[in-house]
Amino acid sequence: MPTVRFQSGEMVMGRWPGSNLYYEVKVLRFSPKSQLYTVIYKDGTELELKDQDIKSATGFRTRSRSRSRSRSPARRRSRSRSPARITRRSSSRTAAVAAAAAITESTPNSRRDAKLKDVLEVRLKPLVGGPKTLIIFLFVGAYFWLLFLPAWVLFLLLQVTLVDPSLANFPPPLPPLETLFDGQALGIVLLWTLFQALLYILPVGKLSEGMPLRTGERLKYRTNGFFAIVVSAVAVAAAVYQGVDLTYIHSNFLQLAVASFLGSFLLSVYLYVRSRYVPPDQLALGGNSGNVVYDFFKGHELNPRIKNFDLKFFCEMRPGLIGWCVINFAMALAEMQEQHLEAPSHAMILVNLFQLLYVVDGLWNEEAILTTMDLMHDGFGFMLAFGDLVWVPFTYSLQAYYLVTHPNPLGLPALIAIVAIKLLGFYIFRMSNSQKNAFRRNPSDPKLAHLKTIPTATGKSLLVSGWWGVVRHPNYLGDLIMALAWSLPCGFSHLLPWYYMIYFIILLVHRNSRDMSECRRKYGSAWDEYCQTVRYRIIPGIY
Ligand SMILES: NC(=O)C1=CN([C@@H]2O[C@H](COP(=O)(O)OP(=O)(O)OC[C@H]3O[C@@H](n4cnc5c(N)ncnc54)[C@H](OP(=O)(O)O)[C@@H]3O)[C@@H](O)[C@H]2O)C=CC1
Ligand SMILES: CC(C)=CCC[C@@H](C)[C@H]1CC=C2C3=C(CC[C@@]21C)[C@@]1(C)CC[C@H](O)C(C)(C)[C@@H]1CC3
Repeated sequence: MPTVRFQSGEMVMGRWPGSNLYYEVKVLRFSPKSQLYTVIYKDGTELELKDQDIKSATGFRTRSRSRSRSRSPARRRSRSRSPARITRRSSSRTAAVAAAAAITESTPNSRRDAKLKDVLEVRLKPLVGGPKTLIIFLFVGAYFWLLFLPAWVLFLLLQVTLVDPSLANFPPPLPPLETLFDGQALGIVLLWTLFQALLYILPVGKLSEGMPLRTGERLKYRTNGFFAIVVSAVAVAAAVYQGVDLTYIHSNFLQLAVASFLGSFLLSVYLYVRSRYVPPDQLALGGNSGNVVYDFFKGHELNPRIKNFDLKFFCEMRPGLIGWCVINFAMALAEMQEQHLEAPSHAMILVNLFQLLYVVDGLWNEEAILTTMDLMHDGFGFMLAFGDLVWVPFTYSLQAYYLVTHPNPLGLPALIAIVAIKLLGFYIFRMSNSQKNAFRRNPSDPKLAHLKTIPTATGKSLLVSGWWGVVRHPNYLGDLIMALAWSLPCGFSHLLPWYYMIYFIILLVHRNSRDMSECRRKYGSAWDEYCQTVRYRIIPGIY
């Protein structure tokens, strides 16, 4: 029978999962069944830790003489401002390894107190109002978003059918409830999802490795998204050639959205139920609050899989994303029908091509998604399932839907300017995402040898020059510029086609601050140093 080394209420040092950083935590309880301690961090985060990830505060010492010297608070402060602290890549790995080794338990202990203080310096930022306020806020938030998000999609889809989709026409007339559900639409959504699932499991294309998990394991993903969109395009073209009327999508948009919503809801229920039975090391950090609604919404399991079929990866990259392009194409056909055109309008062609490029690029570089926040850190629950299967296909296609009945002729100068904006955004977006992805996959890549980095205590480094030295999220900047180019073809008569741009600013500002606090937790003072060097978050000189 293993002994329980730590008692409830005891203050100990808990390792932050996936890193070598130890924080002061309070033991809440021990579960004899799972052999895990539930501990609470200073910011109110509760985690379950294994026995080997907990050290008694008194036995917490350092091994590294030099590191301990250089990280004394005064020294650290001066170092962090010094440019010498930022290393060229050739030396950064050694520094990172040293840093990683430094913050461990062990050896003689004359420097113990200093070290403890030093490590605690990378402490979690205390939350204003304390954990209880935060928890209530989060729970209420989950209830709110759970109801608000579907209602908002319904609102947008009703607005876009209006001749004058302005806020003055609020609320839009609601069709009879029984017309919202349609068996045929449900069948089409199911067939489409199964078709995408079939393409996903075909043994075609590369097997890519994900980032190391907390257990050190690396999952394999079939990254054949480009193949999937090419086959889908051929299948759709063949269907149209055979006389299938794709404008059905335009005339039954609401029914298709409702069917997708039902699918995403059932999937989320399944995800929640199965998350209750998986071992703790497969759970996401967060989403395990014990509150059913919050956990259902946020997602509990990090990488839910049925054998090798990764549900999160599949949903994020396939049915919704490729479906979005099919919807756009259907809108182009609907526009020709409605406005008696022989070819789609210039505005419609731009919107279709721009968004197609975005999706094809995402699928071509599918491996890069494995280093994004959603794949690495977030649990899979209603928020992402709904986002992937309903939000993306049915709200990202609103510009194309809008153009079906709201023509906006474009002159040549406008066309050229819009294309230039799109290309600029795309260039920034692609280059920055590829640079980070290449660096995370192989920090010793010779192509990146010219870049400066900051070592962190986790062993990973942060890029501090190149794209990631311009702003802290150059990929968001490129994405926002592209979003501008998607709205411009629709003109300025209504706010609705600008909805994506507005939503995207909010989403990315929020993601940016979420990511900042996550990185602050992971990297501590190295992150502060990065932020001091790279001062702006998304827009150079402005934000
Ligand atoms: N169209 C849409 O609806 C959406 C599009 N996107 C796009 O998806 C892409 C991915 O976005 P997202 O997942 O939010 O975030 P990022 O791809 O920017 O990933 C953030 C992570 O990158 C790592 N990182 C941060 N700074 C550095 C640095 N200086 N050097 C090295 N690594 C660093 C950190 O992870 P770690 O250190 O752990 O590796 C951090 O957590 C973006 O291009 C975004 O625009 C995102 C959301 C919605
Ligand atoms: C309001 C709500 C329900 C939010 C959920 C957010 C999701 C819609 C987005 C979170 C991250 C996303 C990404 C893409 C689509 C939107 C979601 C799922 C993405 C797949 C689009 C294509 C890009 O090339 C991308 C692969 C970089 C991108 C990754 C993030």
